[in-house]
Amino acid sequence: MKFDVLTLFPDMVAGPLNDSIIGRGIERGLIELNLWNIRDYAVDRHRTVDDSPYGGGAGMVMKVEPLYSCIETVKAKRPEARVILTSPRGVPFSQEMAKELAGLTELIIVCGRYEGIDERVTELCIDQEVSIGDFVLTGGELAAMVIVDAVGRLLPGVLGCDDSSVEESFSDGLLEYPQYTRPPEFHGLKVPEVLLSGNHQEIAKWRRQQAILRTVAARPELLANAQLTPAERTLVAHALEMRHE
Ligand SMILES: Nc1nonc1C(=O)NCC1CCCCC1
Repeated sequence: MKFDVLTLFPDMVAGPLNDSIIGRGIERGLIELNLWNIRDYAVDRHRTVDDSPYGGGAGMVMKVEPLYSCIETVKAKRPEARVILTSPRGVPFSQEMAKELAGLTELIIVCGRYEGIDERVTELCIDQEVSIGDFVLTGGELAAMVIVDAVGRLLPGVLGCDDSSVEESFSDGLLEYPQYTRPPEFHGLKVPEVLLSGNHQEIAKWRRQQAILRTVAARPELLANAQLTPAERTLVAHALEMRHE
């Protein structure tokens, strides 16, 4: 899968994405990451990429021409690509969206700065605005990196043992169960006996119950879409009662 990230700060993006799991995916040719500096498409002597907003107001707006020229240059090389703008106004990013994006062959991510980009670029070039959360960052780069990481790790072969991307938070509509490793006791806290039992059926049952209880405690709204057995729904009802006591 080809990721193209268009940004005023390519060095900000390069470091983390070329490290660790995503970096290994790039080395192994499973991921292709190209960074484009929007400022390289500013035509004036001062390489200006921002200007004052029409109508007044604080801050600056990203100019149309450099951004449009940069996006169209990349789109010409990526005819299959979906073009995403990271923005607080966007559709909420989720594991479900990550899975959908992982099915693409090419993804272009545009990173806004200042107070945002000229709306005409959005109208002419952007397929989808995507938000990683209801907060405002200094720019779209961190959101772009989150998307590349969450999508890249789902690509076949990137995670090493592919199954570890299957059983995790949100994959079955629930949050992930607690994890433990050696030592069996630490600061007086013991690993739950069932995990040392070798009884895989009991371990799976315990993990499922823990995932449900974790979800009740932190994200009860996710339960509406979870596939629960009648017994699990009873567990949820009791846990919700406890939560409200
Ligand atoms: N939240 C977010 N989700 O995706 N991006 C986000 C963001 O906060 N981006 C920074 C803003 C800053 C002003 C210009 C446009 C981008």
